[in-house]
Amino acid sequence: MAVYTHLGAGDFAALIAEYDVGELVSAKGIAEGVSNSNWLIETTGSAGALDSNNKPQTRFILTMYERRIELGDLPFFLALLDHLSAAGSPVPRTIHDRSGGASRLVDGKAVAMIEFLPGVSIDNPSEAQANAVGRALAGIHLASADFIASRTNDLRPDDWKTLFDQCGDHLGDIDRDLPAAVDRYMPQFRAEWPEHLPRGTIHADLFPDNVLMLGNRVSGLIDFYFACTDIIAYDLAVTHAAWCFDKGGRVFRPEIGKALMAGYETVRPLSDAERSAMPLLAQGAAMRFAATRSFDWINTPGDALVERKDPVDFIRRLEFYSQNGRSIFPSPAG
Ligand SMILES: Nc1ncnc2c1ncn2[C@@H]1O[C@H](COP(=O)(O)OP(=O)(O)O)[C@@H](O)[C@H]1O
Ligand SMILES: N[C@@H](CCOP(=O)(O)O)C(=O)O
Repeated sequence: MAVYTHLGAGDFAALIAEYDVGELVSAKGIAEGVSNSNWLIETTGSAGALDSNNKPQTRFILTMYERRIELGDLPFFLALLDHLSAAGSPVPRTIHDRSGGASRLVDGKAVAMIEFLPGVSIDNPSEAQANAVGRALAGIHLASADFIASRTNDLRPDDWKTLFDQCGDHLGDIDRDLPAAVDRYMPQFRAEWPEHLPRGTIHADLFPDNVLMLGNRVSGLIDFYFACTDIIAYDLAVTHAAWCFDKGGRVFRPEIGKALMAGYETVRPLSDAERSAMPLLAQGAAMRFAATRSFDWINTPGDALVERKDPVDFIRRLEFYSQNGRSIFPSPAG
């Protein structure tokens, strides 16, 4: 579920009246998602909000920011959406209100309206789809090269360590082998993290549920609420870790990995230094999600209507990269 806050018909009508998008037709809560409340809004449309075909836009996503988002970061996220969509990336633009604001407050909570994009999330990608995802990711890396705003990544190796430390003795309650895996792998990230690699604006959470597809085409990249300024190749490593395994992280799909990498490098070839660092970056990407999932596992109330995600799934991926990283990501010399 992802509707944490109840808004009534009057609330929606009053809010929509602040935008030049026509009259409210419907507002439906969206079940997917974890962090925020989302509604699909339909309106009668207006010349004030035109789609890419110059037709009045009638469908929007209304997001109310509920958790894990610093409100001070919201201008960065929303400006990034506008920058990327203006550059032609398949990213929803924000709909500004009548006074030009990209976000507003409703009962003390920030809300924003963004363009609805068509498409569905893919659970089990084909090679063609993985290739398209790689191209789309490289596309936003190139398109954000002249995006001047920046945001520090608050989920870097030291932060993963802090999250694990905050789990304390409960880490072993999730899985008895988890504390040993953390102790074994964590030091290398803090000692060897490749800070020298090219940096830029990254999505940092490009999981299948954050990509919308129509057939083999990426029609939408969404959920930029972990976006930040960090190592560009790390974003590719996150995407690789998220897309190239079966659901439990037990089976690696080599053909999907190859297609993703090939798609990415068609648009933005990796440097030798980036390629050499991929095995470590991929292990780090897996550790990052094991860290947030462990923290959330322990800190999500039992009665919360949110699906808890398994950290061990990502420890398996980490172990796989530790053993096979060099063959999956051959070093420049071959
Ligand atoms: N621009 C959009 N166009 C179409 N659907 C969207 C859009 N943004 C979000 N959604 C839908 O809302 C769901 C939750 O959005 P998301 O940003 O991933 O929320 P959360 O941050 O809570 O995970 C997505 O899975 C998708 O179904
Ligand atoms: N992708 C993360 C969870 C973040 O949730 P999102 O719905 O905001 O993408 C994970 O799988 O651990």
